[in-house]
Amino acid sequence: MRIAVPNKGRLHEPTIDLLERAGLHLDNGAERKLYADTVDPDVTVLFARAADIPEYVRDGAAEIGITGLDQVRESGHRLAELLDLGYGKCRLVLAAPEDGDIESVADVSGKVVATEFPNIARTYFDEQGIDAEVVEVTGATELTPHVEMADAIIDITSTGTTLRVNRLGVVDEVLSSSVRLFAHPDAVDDPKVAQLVMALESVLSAEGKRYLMMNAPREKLDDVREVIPGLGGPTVMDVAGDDTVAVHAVVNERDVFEVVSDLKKVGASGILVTEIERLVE
Ligand SMILES: Nc1ncnc2c1ncn2[C@@H]1O[C@H](COP(=O)(O)OP(=O)(O)OP(=O)(O)O)[C@@H](O)[C@H]1O
Ligand SMILES: O=P(O)(O)OC[C@H]1O[C@H](OP(=O)(O)OP(=O)(O)O)[C@H](O)[C@@H]1O
Ligand SMILES: [Mg+2]
Repeated sequence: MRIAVPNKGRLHEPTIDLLERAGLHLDNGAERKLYADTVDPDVTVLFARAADIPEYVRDGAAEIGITGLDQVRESGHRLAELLDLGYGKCRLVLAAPEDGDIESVADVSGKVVATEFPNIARTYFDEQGIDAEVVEVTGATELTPHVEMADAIIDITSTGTTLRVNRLGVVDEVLSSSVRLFAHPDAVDDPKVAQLVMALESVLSAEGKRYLMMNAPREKLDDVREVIPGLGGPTVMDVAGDDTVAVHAVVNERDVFEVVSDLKKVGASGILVTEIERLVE
């Protein structure tokens, strides 16, 4: 099985990191390699441009692709989306000069819109019944309204800094995007693909969770249970020849601060908080 992943840019590192955490360790090699073998002899990772990954998968050069939803939509290819991997979150928006006269999508009729996403832009305007001219650029889209090349743009925003700096305001949201795991439709039922999905899911499930271990007096067990919120009951183990039990539980990271002090209050001791690498549910 071949997995196409971004070869550079902001999506490269987090993607490699995720594969590593899922246990799919990449063979070290020279930087700028075009592909890498992994611990699994049946799995190879291909490094491609984020924008080209949908084409690799459609073509069958890779069974699996990891890239932004925006890129898959722009490609127009019908791929199966298997997982939302949660990073690379951004919005594709229609934006126009703050001091201009474009305040709604309708105001773009008869105007020029610059974008790196011409297919998404045309589909969007068609759906809205708006007749706008779409001009394709390959970067620095925010510049085009300032040099009278375009009246508005359709571009990516996340923190909003770039739009603000260029005195552009959001007129409408075109697409909400994040990085997804895509498969060729013919590969969806491949057991190897299912294995990868499960491994990645287990990493996503573990995010934001912590593992708590502690000792507690047996007669305080009900109090301990009450303190530990949700996420399935704790595991309780006898500590041989003692009136003490060992309690293990998974809790949300954001609850740890409160839970630990509450556990202390009801008599728990030796409380350990550890990270969870993977959680197979
Ligand atoms: N500012 C952003 N915040 C979050 N995600 C983004 C942002 N910009 C782009 N992305 C996501 O990353 C994908 C890749 O972006 P892009 O092709 O521009 O690469 P890059 O990481 O910016 O590197 P470069 O532009 O230098 O090639 C986009 O398709 C989008 O899904
Ligand atoms: O809302 P913000 O946080 O400011 O992010 C938005 C900017 O990020 C991306 O550019 P990038 O940094 O990838 O540069 P690029 O144009 O070279 O791709 C995107 O094209 C926007 O310009
Ligand atoms: Mg970019």
